[in-house]
Amino acid sequence: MEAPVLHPPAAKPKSIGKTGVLIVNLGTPDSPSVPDVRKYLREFLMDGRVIDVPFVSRFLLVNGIIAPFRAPKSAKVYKQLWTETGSPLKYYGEVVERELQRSLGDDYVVKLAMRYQSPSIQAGLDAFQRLGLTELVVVPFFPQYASASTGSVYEKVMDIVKAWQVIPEIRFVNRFADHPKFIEGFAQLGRKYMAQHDYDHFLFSYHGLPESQIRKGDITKSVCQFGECCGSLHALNQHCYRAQCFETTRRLVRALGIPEGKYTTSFQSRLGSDPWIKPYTDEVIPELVAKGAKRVLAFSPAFVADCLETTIEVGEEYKELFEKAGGQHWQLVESLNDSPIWIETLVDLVKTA
Ligand SMILES: C=CC1=C(C)c2cc3[nH]c(cc4nc(cc5[nH]c(cc1n2)c(C)c5CCC(=O)O)C(CCC(=O)O)=C4C)c(C)c3C=C
Ligand SMILES: [Fe+2]
Ligand SMILES: [Fe+2]
Repeated sequence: MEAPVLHPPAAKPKSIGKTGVLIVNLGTPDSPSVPDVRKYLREFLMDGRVIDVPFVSRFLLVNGIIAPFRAPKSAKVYKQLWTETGSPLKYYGEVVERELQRSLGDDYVVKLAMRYQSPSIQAGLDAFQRLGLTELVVVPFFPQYASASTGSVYEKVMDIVKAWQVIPEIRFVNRFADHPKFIEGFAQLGRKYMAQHDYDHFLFSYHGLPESQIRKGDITKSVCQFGECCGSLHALNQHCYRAQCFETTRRLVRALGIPEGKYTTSFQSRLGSDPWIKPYTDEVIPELVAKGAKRVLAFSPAFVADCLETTIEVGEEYKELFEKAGGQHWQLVESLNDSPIWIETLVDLVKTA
C-alpha cells in the first residue's frame, strides 16, 4: 500500500499580520494643463464636504462657474508651481511614503493616496485588501481637523470599505495640531531663518474655511463666536478648525520664544462671497506694514508639504503684497516636506493611533 500523501498547511501569505498604513493628502492635478486642472477642481469642489450646499446648486456652481472660469487661472499658477519632479505635494508624498516604510519596517505596508485624483484612496485600499491586511491605520495629512479635509478622507475610506465582506480594524488619525514633534518640525525650520536674519514680525497663515462650516461643527452650538472662543483648545472646541490653528500658533510661538505682540495668526485662500474665518491674510499684511513691520517670517502650518497655497500664495503673492505696502523683507518657511522629524511625527502617529 502506498503511503498517504500528507498535505502541508497552506502557506501563509507573507503580508498576513502586517498593518496597512494609508497616508492621504488632498491631491493635485495630474499636470498643470487646463483640462487636468479642471478635472481636479471638479472632483475636489463637487465634494459635499468642501462646498456644502445641496447637490444641484453645487453642480451648477462648480460646472457653470468655477470649473470653466477658475481652471484657466489656476492652471497658470500651477505652471509656476510645477518643477521637473511635478507637483511638490505629490513628489513629497512619494518620498514620505518610502521614508515612512523604511522607518516603520516590515511589519507595516505604507501606501500614499490622494483624496482627489491620483493615486486614489480606492487603489490604496484595494492593494491592502489584496494583501489580506486585517489592520489599517489612515493618516490624513491635515494637522488641524476640518470636515472639508480630514472628514472628507474618513468619509471616502468608509464609503469604500462598506462594500467589503471583511471590514478590518481601522484606526483613523484625527488631528495633530499640537503634536510636539510636528511643532518642533516647524520650529526647526523657523530657527534656521531666525539665525540668518532679524525678523520684527512672525505671521502664521492657515488655509481658510467658511465660517458656516465651523458653526456646523460646533457640538454645543454656542462655543464658537470666532473670537475669544479660540483662546484655548479644550474638550468643547477640539474640532473647531480655527481654534486648532490658534493652538498650533501658540505652541510654535512658545517653541520659538516669540514675544507677545510680535506675531499674528490669519487665514488665506477664501473662495466665494460668504464670510470665511478671519482675519484674512491679505488684509492683515498691509495692516502689519502700516504698524511698522518691515521684516516678516511667514509660516504656513496647515500644510505638511509645499503646495500652491504655500509656495505661490504665501511665498510669492503675499510677498508682492507686502512689498507693495512698503515691507522690506519677506521670507516663507517651507513645509515639513521630507524632513526627518516629520517622518518621526508620522511614526508616532501610526504607533499611537
Ligand atoms: C489644510 C487643509 C485644507 C482645507 C481645510 C481646505 C479647504 C478648502 N479648500 C477649498 C478650495 C481650494 N483649495 C485649493 C487648494 C488646496 N487646498 C488645500 C488644503 C485644504 N483645503 C491644499 C493642500 C491645496 C493645494 C493643492 C495643490 O495642488 O498644491 C484649491 C485649488 C487651487 C486653486 O485653484 O486656487 C481650491 C479651489 C475650499 C472651498 C475649502 C473648504 C471649504
Ligand atoms: Fe483648499
Ligand atoms: Fe472657535
